[in-house]
Amino acid sequence: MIFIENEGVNDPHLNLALEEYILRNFDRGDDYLLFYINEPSIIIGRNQNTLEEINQSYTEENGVHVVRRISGGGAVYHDLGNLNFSFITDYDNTKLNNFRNFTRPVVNALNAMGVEAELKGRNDILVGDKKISGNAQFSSVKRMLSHGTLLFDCDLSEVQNTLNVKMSKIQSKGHKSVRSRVANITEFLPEPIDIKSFRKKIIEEVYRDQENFTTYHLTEKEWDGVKKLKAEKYDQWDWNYGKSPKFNIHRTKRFAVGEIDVRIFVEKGTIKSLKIYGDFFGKEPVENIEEILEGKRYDLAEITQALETINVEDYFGNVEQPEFIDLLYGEDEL
Ligand SMILES: Nc1ncnc2c1ncn2[C@@H]1O[C@H](COP(=O)(O)OC(=O)CCCC[C@@H]2CCSS2)[C@@H](O)[C@H]1O
Repeated sequence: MIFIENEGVNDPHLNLALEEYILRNFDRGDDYLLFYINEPSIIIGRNQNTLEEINQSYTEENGVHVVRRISGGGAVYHDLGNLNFSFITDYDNTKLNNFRNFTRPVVNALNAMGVEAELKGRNDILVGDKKISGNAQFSSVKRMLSHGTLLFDCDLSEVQNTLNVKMSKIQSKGHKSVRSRVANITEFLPEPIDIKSFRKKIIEEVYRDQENFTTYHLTEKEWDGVKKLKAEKYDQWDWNYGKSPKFNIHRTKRFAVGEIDVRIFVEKGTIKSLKIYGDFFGKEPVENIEEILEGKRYDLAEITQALETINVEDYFGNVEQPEFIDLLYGEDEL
């Protein structure tokens, strides 16, 4: 097992690119262990509908990164108090969908520190009924990635704030996260330690039965490859938002002029079709609005910009632009 030293890198886009780079480029036959800590972020599962999982107005206002990962499962919140561990190994179908193997040293290390942690269900590590770690896997033909979070000393109120979505009536085939009661490991530690010493104890447990401990630092050329993957994939709206499974949204809002009802079909993050229903008193046909928005990203900035070319009052009578945008995209409970 080769340990990849990556301390001090807290950009989630870069850390996820690094993990995928190791999976795809490092030699078969060798196993790698990587740890990383991210700045405040939501890390979305491969098959999730991003907008369905996040509170987007909150993430935008508070600069919380939103990044999709390649492994399945639900959306989790990370900050500097959350330690991620990642094993990158040869493909082995007896170890795929079996989280016991990779979480064992972590659970053992926690137990040795006096924390009564155990793997429960398929992929959660719990203390009592509180979740302290979520785990996921990804496999290519030859290699696999098994990784998990460790809520060491996170701001748990942010888990609620960032993952709490109010957007109504989305129907999609996206994988839905399983909401859990979460807790920090520090609550259960008899002796206080810092996150660095905590990481060290897990490393010692992983290497307990191994002859030697090898640390690897990526070369400059390898970092260039990681940065390229970051720029082309993990920094891209197309990956983080656009890769969401297709979904339907149905929203209705009562205005002084009457009720307006919209049905939006979104595929690859883009509005494929949009229909507006209601009794309107405007002088322009609503089909124009439908036409303007079709093909645009289902994204607040893009919708707002597209609608700058028209005057909503011409279509609906007494309806203001922001109210209409809110109908299309707002996160209020309608
Ligand atoms: N950081 C963290 N750790 C554990 N559980 C969390 C966390 N943040 C939120 N949650 C809770 O888990 C559910 C989602 O659980 P669910 O089971 O749906 O998803 C997961 O656990 C995915 C784990 C992915 C691990 C990767 C490892 C490196 S990059 S991310 C969420 O609604 C919260 O209730």
